[in-house]
Amino acid sequence: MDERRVNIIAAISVITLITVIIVARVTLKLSKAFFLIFGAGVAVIFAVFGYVFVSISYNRRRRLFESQMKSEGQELRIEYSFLRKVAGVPIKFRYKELEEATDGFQAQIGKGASASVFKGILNDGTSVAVKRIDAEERGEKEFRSEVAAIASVHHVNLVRLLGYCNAPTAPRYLVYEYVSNGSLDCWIFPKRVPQRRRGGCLSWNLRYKVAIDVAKGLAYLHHDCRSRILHLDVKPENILLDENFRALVSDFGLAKLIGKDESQKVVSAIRGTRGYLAPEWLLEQGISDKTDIYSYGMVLLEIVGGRKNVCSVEDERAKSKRKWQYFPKIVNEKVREGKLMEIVDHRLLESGSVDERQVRTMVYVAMWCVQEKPRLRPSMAQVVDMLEGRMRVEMPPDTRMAVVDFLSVDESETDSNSMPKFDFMSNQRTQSNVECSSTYSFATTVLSGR
Ligand SMILES: Nc1ncnc2c1ncn2[C@@H]1O[C@H](COP(=O)(O)OP(=O)(O)OP(=O)(O)O)[C@@H](O)[C@H]1O
Repeated sequence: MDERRVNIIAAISVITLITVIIVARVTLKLSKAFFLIFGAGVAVIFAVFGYVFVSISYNRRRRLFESQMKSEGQELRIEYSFLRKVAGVPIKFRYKELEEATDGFQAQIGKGASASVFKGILNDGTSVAVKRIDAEERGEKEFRSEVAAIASVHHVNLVRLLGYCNAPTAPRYLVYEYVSNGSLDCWIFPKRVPQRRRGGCLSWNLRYKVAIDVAKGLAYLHHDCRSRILHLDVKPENILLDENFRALVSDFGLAKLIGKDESQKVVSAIRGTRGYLAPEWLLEQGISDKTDIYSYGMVLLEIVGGRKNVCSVEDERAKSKRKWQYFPKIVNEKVREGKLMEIVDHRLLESGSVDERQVRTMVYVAMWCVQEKPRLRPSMAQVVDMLEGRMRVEMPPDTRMAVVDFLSVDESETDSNSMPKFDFMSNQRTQSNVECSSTYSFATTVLSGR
C-alpha cells in the first residue's frame, strides 16, 4: 500500500479511537467498562503507530534501493551502448526511435527490389539511411545474411551498419551510415530522369579511384575477414559515393559467408541481378569469390563506357525495330583491334581529360575479370595491385562470351532497376534457359575447358 494511503487510514483510525474513548468517558463515567475500552483503544493506537512507523521506514529503504538500481542500470546501459559503439557492433533500435529519426519515414532516398531506404537523423545528430525490408518472402533471410555479413566487417570502402530493428509487429529495418552522394549508377549513366536529385558525369580521375575503392572493399571481404564473404550482388546501384566521392560497397542482402579454406565452389541458388551474373552461376556450377570478380569486371566496363552492358539499340537495318547490344563483346573486339578509346564514355572524351594508359589498364583488368573460365580471372587482391600499378597487366585472352549472350535474347527491359532478379532453385530452369539449351551445353563445355 502506498505511504499516503497508510497515513490517512492511520490518522482516521486514531481519530475514531480517540472519539470512541471520549464518548465512552462521557457515557460510562469512570466505570470498569470505560477502562476496558480505554485500554483497548490505547493498545490499538500504539499498534497503528507501530505499523505506520515500520511501513514508512520499509518504503523509504525500498525507494532508496530502487533509485540506486535505476542509476546503476542507466550507467550500465550508457556504458554498454558506448562499448558497442566503440567496438562498432550494431545497436538494436526500437521502432519508435526509427520513426522519430525519419520523421515518420518521409524522405525516401532509394528503392531496390526488396527494400525502401529513408533518410533519418538520430538523437545524437548522426545522419542515417534506414532501410526497410519490404519483400516478406525474402525479408528474413536477407535480413539475417545482411546483418551477419556486415556486422563483423569494418573497412573504409564498406558501408557501415549502425544498427537494426526487428520488432515482431513492424517490418525489419537496417540502419546504415548515410552516404551523401548516392549510388554510382547516377554518376556514370546519363540521366534518364531529369528531376533526379543527385548525380552527374563523374570525371575520369574519380572513376579510376572508385574502381580502386570497390576493389579494395571486395578484396577485404574475400581475403581479410575471418570467414570469406562473397557479396554476390556487385553492381553500380550497390556502390555508394560519399561527400568526397570515396566509394563504399553496400547491400549485403545476398552475401554469403564461407569458410576460409572453402576455396572450391559453393552451391547456391541464383539470385543476383541480370547482366552481372557470372556464367558458372547461371550454369549452376557453384559460386566462389571469382563470381564477385566477374560482376566487378562488368561494373568496370560500365564505368569506362558510361553505359549499361546490356541495352537495346535501334536496328540499323529496320529502323522501327530495336536489337540487343552486348557491350562486353564490343569491348572484346576493340581490345583486339587496339581501339580502346572508342569505347570510353563520349562525355569524358569531349571534356578531354582521360588518361589513355589508365583506360588500357582498366579495360584489360575488366576483361580478365569477365573471363568465362573462373580460374583465368585474377583475385581481388591482384586487381588492386594491377589498378595501383604494382602488377603488370597483360593483354587479356579472347573470350567467346557464350553464356552471357543468351541473356540478351530475353525481351524484357534491360535497365538494371527493372531487370528482374533471378530467384530460382537449381531444378527450376527458366523458359529462356530451356530455349537456350544448346547454348547451355556449349557454354558448359567452354567453362569446363573441354
Ligand atoms: N547508406 C545509404 N546512404 C545513402 N543512400 C543509400 C544508402 N543505402 C542505400 N541507399 C540508396 O537506396 C538504394 C537502394 O538500396 P539497396 O540497394 O540497399 O536496396 P535493395 O532493395 O537491397 O536493392 P537490390 O535491388 O539490390 O536488392 C541504393 O541504390 C541507394 O541509392
